[in-house]
Amino acid sequence: MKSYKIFTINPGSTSTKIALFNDDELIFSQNIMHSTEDLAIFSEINDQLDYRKEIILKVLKEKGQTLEGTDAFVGRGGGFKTVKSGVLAINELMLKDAFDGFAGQHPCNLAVQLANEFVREFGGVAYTVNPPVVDELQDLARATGLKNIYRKSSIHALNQKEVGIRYAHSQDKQYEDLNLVIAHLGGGISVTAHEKGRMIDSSDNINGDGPMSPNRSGSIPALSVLRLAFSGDYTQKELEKLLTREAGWMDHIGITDGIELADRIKQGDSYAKFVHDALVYQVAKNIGSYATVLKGDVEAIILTGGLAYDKSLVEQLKEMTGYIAPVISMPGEYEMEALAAGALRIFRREEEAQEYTGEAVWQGFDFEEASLDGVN
Ligand SMILES: Nc1ncnc2c1ncn2[C@@H]1O[C@H](COP(=O)(O)OP(=O)(O)O)[C@@H](O)[C@H]1O
Ligand SMILES: CCCC(=O)OP(=O)(O)O
Repeated sequence: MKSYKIFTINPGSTSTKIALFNDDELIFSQNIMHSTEDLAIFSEINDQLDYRKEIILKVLKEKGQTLEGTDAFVGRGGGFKTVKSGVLAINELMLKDAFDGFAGQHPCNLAVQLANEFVREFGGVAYTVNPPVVDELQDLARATGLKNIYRKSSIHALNQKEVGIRYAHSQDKQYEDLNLVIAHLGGGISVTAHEKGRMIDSSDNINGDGPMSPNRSGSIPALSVLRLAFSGDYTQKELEKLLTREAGWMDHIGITDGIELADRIKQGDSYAKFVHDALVYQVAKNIGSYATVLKGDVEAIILTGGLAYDKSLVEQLKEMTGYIAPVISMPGEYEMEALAAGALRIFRREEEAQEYTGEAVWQGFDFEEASLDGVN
């Protein structure tokens, strides 16, 4: 059977993760960390494209790896209109919507653009798998208290589905048979109610919902944000950047690195301890609310993402939410393996790649005239 060379690309808010596979066998991987200073010079997310591309090529060269002969470039995706879960072929329309940041501005918007750049240079095909804009929300989850503003689906879908599948298999069960609350705790944080394989409600971590994260504000009372917006101190772009890239731990104490935060706490920094515990507290409250969405019928609460390496954070969350269901820690992410596996399913004809049409999964309710601006 022919084997396939697959390169996976995962630009996050604090890192660019890359991995090279021969079929599903990992050949090489690297988590390229970006300091706050490195990224601060880019006023727009799209301005980071060349920087992230060059750094990927530099690391590959240093490690003696080449992208020649790659069959598929698979980017984590994001930024475009909502889609069903699965593998999608990257096309011009998707590239345009990702560039425009239809779903908000986040480095994951660069993933499909980077995959496309590499295909142009080295050949092969470009895919994305379970991007953050996978939309499986139930109707009630979409509502806000304003008629033309709807909550959006913006989830670490790739990793959340993968850990859900792996957890289910560890219990000799199927993901599609379980109710789970999964919290991805990374640069961004999304907490999601998974009902029998569908992500029926989640915190929109790109557009200012859910818990604060190392670099995002999370939910803030609307009028406080309104006052900030009209204070004259910020342009719209500056305020968007503050809320989505420079808030959370970053705004409070100037760092996004969980390891450095833990060091500061060890050295007796009480402000560092306060913001650490505040983040944990907000995650716990979110877990409780998504358990309620599942009517308390929760098989397990799964903690994943880089912050789940922090043992004290995991212990605190166990103490606060363990009454709901067993709390399982699956630190880090399985995103690179999931991206490669997606491409492999297409090559082996086990799945068909979806075409991106630019038509959002959800088009609004038929009982009111929805502003499309707010729905997808
Ligand atoms: N051992 C650890 N202890 C505490 N925090 C950690 C550890 N390892 C990674 N982190 C933190 O996890 C966060 C990054 O998580 P990750 O899921 O890789 O995020 P992203 O993909 O958003 O960049 C950073 O704040 C990083 O410092
Ligand atoms: C769900 C959107 C992607 C995201 O938040 O990723 P990071 O945690 O890497 O910022």
